[in-house]
Order: sequence, then structure tokens, then C-alpha cells
Amino acid sequence: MQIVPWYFQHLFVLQDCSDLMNRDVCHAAINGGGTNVGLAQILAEVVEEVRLSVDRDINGADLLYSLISAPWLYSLLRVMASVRGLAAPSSEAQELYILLKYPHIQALLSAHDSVAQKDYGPVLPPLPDNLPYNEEAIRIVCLVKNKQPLCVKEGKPSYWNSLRRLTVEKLALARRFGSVEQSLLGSAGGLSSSSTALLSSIPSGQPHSLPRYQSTMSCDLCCQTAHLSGGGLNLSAPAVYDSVVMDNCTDGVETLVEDQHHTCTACTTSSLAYPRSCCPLGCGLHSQTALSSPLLQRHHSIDATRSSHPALVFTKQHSLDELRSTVHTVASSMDQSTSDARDLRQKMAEVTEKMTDNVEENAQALSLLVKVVDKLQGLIIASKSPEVTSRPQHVSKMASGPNLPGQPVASAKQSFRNAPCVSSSSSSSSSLNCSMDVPYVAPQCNYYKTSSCQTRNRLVTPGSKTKQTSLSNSLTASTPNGLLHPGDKLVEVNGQKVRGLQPERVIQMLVQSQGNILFKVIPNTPQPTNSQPAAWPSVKETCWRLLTRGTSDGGKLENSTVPHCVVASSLPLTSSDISKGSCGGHNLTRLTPASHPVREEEIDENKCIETVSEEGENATLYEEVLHYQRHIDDPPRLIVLIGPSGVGVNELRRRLIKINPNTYQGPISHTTRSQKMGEKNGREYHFVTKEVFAYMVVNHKFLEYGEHNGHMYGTSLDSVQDVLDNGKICVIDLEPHCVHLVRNKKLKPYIIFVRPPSPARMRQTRKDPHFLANRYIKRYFYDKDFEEIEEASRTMEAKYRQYFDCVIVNDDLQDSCMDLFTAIQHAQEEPQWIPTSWFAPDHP
Ligand SMILES: Nc1ncnc2c1ncn2[C@@H]1O[C@H](COP(=O)(O)OP(=O)(O)OP(=O)(O)O)[C@@H](O)[C@H]1O
Repeated sequence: MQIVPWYFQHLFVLQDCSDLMNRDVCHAAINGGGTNVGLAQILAEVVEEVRLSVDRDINGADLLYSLISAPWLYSLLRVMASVRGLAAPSSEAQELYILLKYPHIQALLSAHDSVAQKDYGPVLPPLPDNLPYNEEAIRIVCLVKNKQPLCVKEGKPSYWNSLRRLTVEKLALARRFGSVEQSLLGSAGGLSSSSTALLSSIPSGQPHSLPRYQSTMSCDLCCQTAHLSGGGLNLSAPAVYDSVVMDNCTDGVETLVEDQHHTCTACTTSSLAYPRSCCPLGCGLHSQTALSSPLLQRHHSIDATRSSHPALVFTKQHSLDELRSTVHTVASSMDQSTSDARDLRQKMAEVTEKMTDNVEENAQALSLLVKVVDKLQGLIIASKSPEVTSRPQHVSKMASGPNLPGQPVASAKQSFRNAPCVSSSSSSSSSLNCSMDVPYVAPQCNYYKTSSCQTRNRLVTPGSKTKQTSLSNSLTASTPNGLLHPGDKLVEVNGQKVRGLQPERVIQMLVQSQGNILFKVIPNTPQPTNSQPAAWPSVKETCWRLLTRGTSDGGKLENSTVPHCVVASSLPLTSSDISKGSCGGHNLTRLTPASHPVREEEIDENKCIETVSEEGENATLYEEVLHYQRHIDDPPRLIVLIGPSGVGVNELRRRLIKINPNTYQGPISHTTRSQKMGEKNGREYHFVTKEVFAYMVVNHKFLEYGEHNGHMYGTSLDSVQDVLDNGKICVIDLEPHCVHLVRNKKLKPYIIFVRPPSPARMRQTRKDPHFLANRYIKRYFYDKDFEEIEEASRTMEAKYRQYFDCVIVNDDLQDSCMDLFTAIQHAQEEPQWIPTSWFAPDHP
């Protein structure tokens, strides 16, 4: 049960506090401090009672609920706040208090609270009363992002969690260094007034009416989150209570679990006997902290089983790795924000660099961390302040300066509630209430609310209809009520124009955004059923390419581009037709027009129209073709090599590019692996995050992609286009079933099939070469490989031959390279038959 570790953390901190209070109380009693002796007794009893409850296997949720709503807890919190008032508190009490008042702990807690207390319900600006009824050119969709970053896998910690965990760990580290660190930290900030306010803001008297927000408890070691909302526990504790949790977890890093049975790795005692387990899922961390804290030493001495733990040593490398990952998380989360964010990132990096074995430097690093946390704090405050919402991007600038709000929960929440969402400056709206999951259709707007997000459509004055990037594939997946549709054109995100931006860039903005996300989209209007554009019929003369034919067994270099065709129009093609037909200066070789539509019986080897059989039963019958010669100013045609695995496609491609890299180039692949030393983004690879990669996959950006060694690799259409745009001839190899992805008017691919010679000949020519089965497993060819290659070639050719413009038999390598070179020249410089549809003008 996920709740148990959280509970145990609290149980033990209570135990600590109980013991601590006991001592303090005794101390106070001895010194005449007058503290309520009965409180310590109550606490001790409660701890014992809770422990017994666990043994009796009482439902954890109920237990937790009663735990956090118990009056003694509030008494405890009050007492903690008044610890400082003791005449001569014990060293443990002092330490506890010092821990609680560290500014970075306070800032962190406060930041965490602010996030947790955010009301994730959207607050949308009102719609204007005078919206036109029939205005549908632009739609505004406002989504409210939930707590999970976009595309992040379930369970992945947010950077808040990372930061929180990190700070806790750093605190544990710092505590090893006692006074030096304290003095430095003290000089770095000490206990700010707002921190004090935080501590003293615990109301006395009756139990709090706790703020209602979803409580997401995290294991501070591995950041596994356990949502407690399911068990009626949509409650959380006030800030100080959280700080107790954190303090406990600081202590708690001494003990880890490795499996789901809550067995302590150090003492192998089971969770029942030693219920100190922190994470039931096993966080896998094995670096530990040997804490010199008297509190911890006492902690060990409380329980005999615990005292048997060996001293655990903090691993610096682990700390650095954690810190680096946090830096990375923060960095990637704030990639496109302003200089403040960069400053923050820089500071995080500095902290990373400063973490050494040197006490003083570590203290400095912690001090820097305080500033970083402060900045984050400022960011949250900024996101709550109304003026921020008028900025085009909601995280455009972080508030600077300090930072602990010390602000009561209610007011913080209120200020957030009052904040209008980011909205387009040109529009306003009026509010409508609606029920969950029921689309409410008003005369002037659509207004939806879903369980994960609340969205609203709003009609505004139409803007430019310039072609925009469509993100609908991924966005529609996030908008269950269908607010966004495939083909919708995205105009703005959070008031920021996205015109001309790559979809990857836009998705990056979404990943980084928090709270409301406002889309302005041009709805996709249904395409006319008649796909033939109005301007197109001007080309009267047509040819038909026969797409299904038997395998040709011609020579080594076969040009299959001559269509088996006649003309099916009574009107000759004129030059004006050509220009109207968007042939744009291409030289069309006209065929002799037939005087009547061609009938099936007229089909023969030289002059034919025949069924074009695409895959599937209801295949298109014919492919209409035109003779096309590339204009010198046109981008080069894409060269696509297809062949069975092992035939030598890559070898040919590699050699071709190597011989003349100024003319030929392969596309730059995308990868999620990290950049190595000496590599440059965009040269060896496009290094992208998993989120961006996933987005690209979802949006069919890749021609091919796959995984290797846990990293994703893919060849994107855009990277192909980049090569062509640079005036180079892009040469790619492709699986035949992916050919349709490039067979379009923009790329005008010239498709070359690489056929193997006979198995006997292959055996002769491929004596030494390696066979890269699946591209990665390198081994020598076996005899059966040659037969398989031949078989695969035959199958491939039978199925896809209709798409091949040329066939090269890869026998002798030198000859094949020459053939390839000739074929490519041919494709670029001589007339070729290409589908008529590639000349069709763009849809308006
Ligand atoms: N004509 C040839 N003569 C001799 N060896 C060749 C010839 N063509 C390719 N090879 C060799 O055959 C091996 C396989 O070639 P290559 O890796 O290019 O295959 P491929 O078609 O790209 O297959 P895969 O897609 O599975 O990698 C390589 O070692 C390559 O050097």
C-alpha cells in the first residue's frame, strides 16, 4: 500500500519529536520552564498506538486520516513552534529547530506548499457579451495543464520533487559539517522573517481547517509519488507539518528498502519489525548518509534494531549525479524563458560544480542552492501575481528577491484564484458554469470541463489564415472532448504567435508551460469531397502508369520509368495549361493524345492502361503520370534506395556520399541519447528529449525510427527536407513499406531498387564483408543469408516494383557505385515520368 511509507515517515518523526519533547519537557520542568509535561506523554502514547494499529493491519488510509486530523498533532506543531521559547532547550531541540528554520528548507517548503496549494481549476476571463454568432474563423481553446509535465512518463518526478529531494540530501550532507556550514548558512540568510512567520503561523486552539488540495506524497529518495486522493484523503497538512515530514526524511535517508517487502538492506529486518521503510517501490539508491546529528544518533539508540545499522557513508558521486539531474530537469523545463531562468540555471550549474569534499565549498554550494530555491519561489509567486498573466508568456519573467511569502494559505490561494488566465489581448470572454464531462454548448461559445482539464472554446475575431503548423494529432489526444481536431491550424499558444515555428518548438512550449494553456486555432474546415482542385483541369492530357507488372529480368541497370501509357484526353496540352497546372516552367514532354478514352482491351506491352493494384482490396486502379524534367532551380529530387537487408544499400549510399560530400548527403538523424564530447547538435545528430522524440513519433515526423541501447533514433522528414533545401542531393535508404511517406510532390523521390546478384555470385563477392543483421548485430555472411537475401529481394520486388524508378544489381561494388551515380544523374537531369498528382496545385 502506497500510503504506508509516508505514514512510517510521519510515525518516526513523531517518535523523534515525542522523545525530543519529552527531553525538553523534562529539561524545562527541571529548569522551571513550565512546559506541559502531559504533552510528551500524549505523544508517546499516540506513537505507540499507531504502531499497534499497523501491527493490527488497520487500513492505512484510515489510519493516516486519523493521524493527520488528530488534535495532538496540532498540539505538537504548536509546541514545535514554541521550542525556541524554551529557556534552555536541549541540543536535539536546538538542532531540530535549526533544521526547520534553514532558509532553503523554508523556501523549499513554502515553494512546495505553494505548488501543492495551487487551485488547478481554471479561472478563465469572461467572454464579451457582443461576440458575433457566426464568427468561426478562429477558436480559442483554454486548457489547464495538470501537474504532470506534458509527455512525461507516469511516475516521473517533477523538478519540484527533484529539487526537494536534492535539498533534503544536501541538508543531510551539510549537517555533517556542523558549525562551519551553519555559520555560512546563517550568513547566507538565516531565518527570515517570513520563515518565522511560517513557523508561528500555526494557529492555536482548535485543529486547523486544512486547505483542500490534492496531497501528493513523495518518497524523498526516489520521488515515487503516491496520490492519496483515492482514499478520501484529499487533505494535506500545513507548511510546518510538511517541514516535519521533510526533516524526518532527512533523517530517513539512513534507511532504504530494496524490495517490496520493506526489508531494510542494512539490517535485513522486515518492515514490521523495523518499520522504517521509506519507499515500497524500491528506489534503488544505495548511497547513504552517515549523519553525525545527535538527533540521529539518538534515533538509533531508541530502537535496538536500528542501533545495529552500520555507519553508512555518503557518496559524493551520487550527490553530484542527483544534482546534475536536477539541473538538467530545471534547465530543460525552463529552456525558452527569460534571463532570470538562465540565471537560475547557471546557479544550479554552479552548485553542481561546487559540490566537493571541501566543507567550505559545500557550504557555499548550499548557500547557492538557497538562492536557487529562492528564485524558484519567486517564480511561483510571479505565476500567482495578476500582472504576470498579462504577459504573453506566463513564465516570461521570474520575480526576483526574497521570497518566502509567509503568506497564509488562504490568501495565497485566493490570489491565484483571482488571477485571470493568460489570454489573447484581442479577446475577452464571459464566464459560464458547467458540469463535469458534459460539453456545454452555448450560443456563443463552447465550454467544456473534463476530469483532467477544463477547456473552453471561444470565438474571436478572425485573424490571418496563413498556413500554420498543425499540432492536432497530439493535442487532440489531450483534449478528450474533441476541442481540437486533426488539421486545426495553431495560431497562438499562450498569446505567443507560433506561426512558422516548428512543431517541435511548439511542443517544447507546451512542455514548459504550467497552469493554463491558451490555444488560438483556425478550425479545420472539412475538405471538399472532390479532391480535384478547381484550377487543375487545365491539364488535359494524361498518361497512366502501369503499377503492377511482373518482375523484369532485364539488365543490371533497368530504367523502369517509361510508363505503359496512352493519353486519355481529347484535348492537347498547351503551354498555358502547363502554367495553370502549376507545372511552373517544367518541361513537359507531351504524348500524342488519343482520340478517345482508352479501353482495357487496348492495353498491350507498348500501349496500355491497366489496373494499378496497391496493397489492399479497394486499390486505386491507375496512376496518372506526366513526363517531368527537373528545372535547374528546383530542389534536387530525393534519392531513395530500397533493397533487402544485406544487399548493400548502406554500403552504396555511404560510398556515394564519401566520394562527393558536396553533392550528396544523408539526413541528420534525431536521437534521445546524450551528446558526446566533440559532437555538435545538428551535425552528428539532432539531440532531442524523449518528449520531443515522442511528439515527433506521434505526429508522424519520422520516416523510420527505432531503439538502440535504450536510446531512440529516427530519420525525420524534416531532416530530409533540410538537405534538399541546402541544394544537396539527399540520399536515404528506406523500408519499402515507408515509401508512401516520401512519395509526394514536394520530395519527388526517385526510387532505386538495389537487387542482389545470384546467391552464387554473392558468395563470391561477399567473402569478407560483414552482414549487419538488424543493422546492429555484426557478423559474417552465411550461405543461407544469400538465399534469404535473394528471396527477400524477390518478394520485395513483386510487391513494390510499381514504385521503383530504377533497378541496380549490386554485383561488383565498383560497378554498382558507378551505376548508382549514373542513375542519380539521370534522375536529376533527364525527363522522368512522375505521378500527375505531383503537379497538382496546393489546396487553397
Ligand atoms: N557489391 C558488394 N560487394 C561486396 N560486398 C558488399 C557489396 N555491397 C555491400 N557489401 C558488403 O555487404 C555488407 C552488407 O552491406 P550493407 O550493410 O550496406 O547492407 P544493407 O543492405 O544496408 O543491409 P542492412 O540494411 O541490413 O544494413 C557490408 O559489409 C558491405 O560492405
